[in-house]
Amino acid sequence: MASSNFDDTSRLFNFVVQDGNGIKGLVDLGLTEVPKPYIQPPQERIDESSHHLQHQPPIDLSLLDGPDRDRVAQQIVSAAETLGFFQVVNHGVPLELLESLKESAHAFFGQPPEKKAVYRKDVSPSPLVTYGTSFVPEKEKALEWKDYVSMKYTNDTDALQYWPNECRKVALEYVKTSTNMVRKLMEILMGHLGAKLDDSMIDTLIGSKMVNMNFYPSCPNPKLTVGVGRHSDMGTLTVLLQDGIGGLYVKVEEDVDFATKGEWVEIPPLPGALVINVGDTLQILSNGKYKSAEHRVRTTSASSRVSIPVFTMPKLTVKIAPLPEMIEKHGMARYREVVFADYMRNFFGNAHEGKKSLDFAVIKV
Ligand SMILES: O=C(O)CCC(=O)C(=O)O
Ligand SMILES: [Fe+2]
Repeated sequence: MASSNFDDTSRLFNFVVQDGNGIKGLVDLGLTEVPKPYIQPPQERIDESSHHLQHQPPIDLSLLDGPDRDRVAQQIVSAAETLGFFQVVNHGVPLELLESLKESAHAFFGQPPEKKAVYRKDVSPSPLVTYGTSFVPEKEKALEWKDYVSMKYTNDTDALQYWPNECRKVALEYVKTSTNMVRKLMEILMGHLGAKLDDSMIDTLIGSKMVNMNFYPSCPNPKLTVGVGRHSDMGTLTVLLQDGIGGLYVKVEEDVDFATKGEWVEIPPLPGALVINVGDTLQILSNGKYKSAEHRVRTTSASSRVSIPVFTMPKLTVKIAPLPEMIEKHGMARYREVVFADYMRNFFGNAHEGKKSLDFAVIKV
């Protein structure tokens, strides 16, 4: 039994974080109990039995090209204004690609620790690729039960040269096909706010992309841990592929006219579907009209889970601020102008704490 070797928290931290074994490395030693640094305070634990499933059917994006366009566009707008989360099918990302992505995530994380650890922050051969565990381990009161590899997209040549061999081709195709879809969604969402989306605005809003592969090993006691703690994503729109295990929850805000307001609902895995969620940047741009959704992930004892998000966001030098159309409509700006690089530095400088990331830009009244 491994845990007795890790009674000392700093030894455990070194093994998992510094040496790059990840939580997977620890679980592979044969854990039977959750080590102390992973035990969440009671208020952060996820009680599976008290949750509702989100029953909204997925939105069929192929209908955007036909006579039902307005109705489907309205579904997208309503979802962004309420839950900030929705699922899509016929999204243009090939179904075989979704399968290959999940397989390559398992292939990457199934490697021996030393193969993954080469991509640790500070030692990675490329600034585009980072392998790590939890979110910001140095700042967290309790660690998250997750390893990840993060791949920044600059151009195709760099991706094919620097991203890990096990996943570079599929991850690149995923970024490209999902970006096409995000563009269509943004046309609808920005159009509804009265802004016309031309190429320069697209470059401003989603000029930067990053694809992550998340790996959540099975956990001896899911009641005590979280896969990812409460947070919102910082970018514009996130596209997420989840496997069939389940465990992704979204908080319904209090001011939403839903029976489940104020509660956590589970976004169920649907074969062939992708999950879309609004990030902080889009909430700021829309002056709060679109909801950046607070979400979190449960662990499971049955098997490991993978998820693969593409984060679309502005480039680092872009200044983000509410659209003038929205300030006029609301009679006030709810957020100040921030340089995206500063927003990002603040986001990654703190442990997950719900939608607190937005405080960086909120104008307090
Ligand atoms: O694993 C999931 O379903 C969600 C992951 C997530 O929220 C994230 O990577 O930001
Ligand atoms: Fe997220």
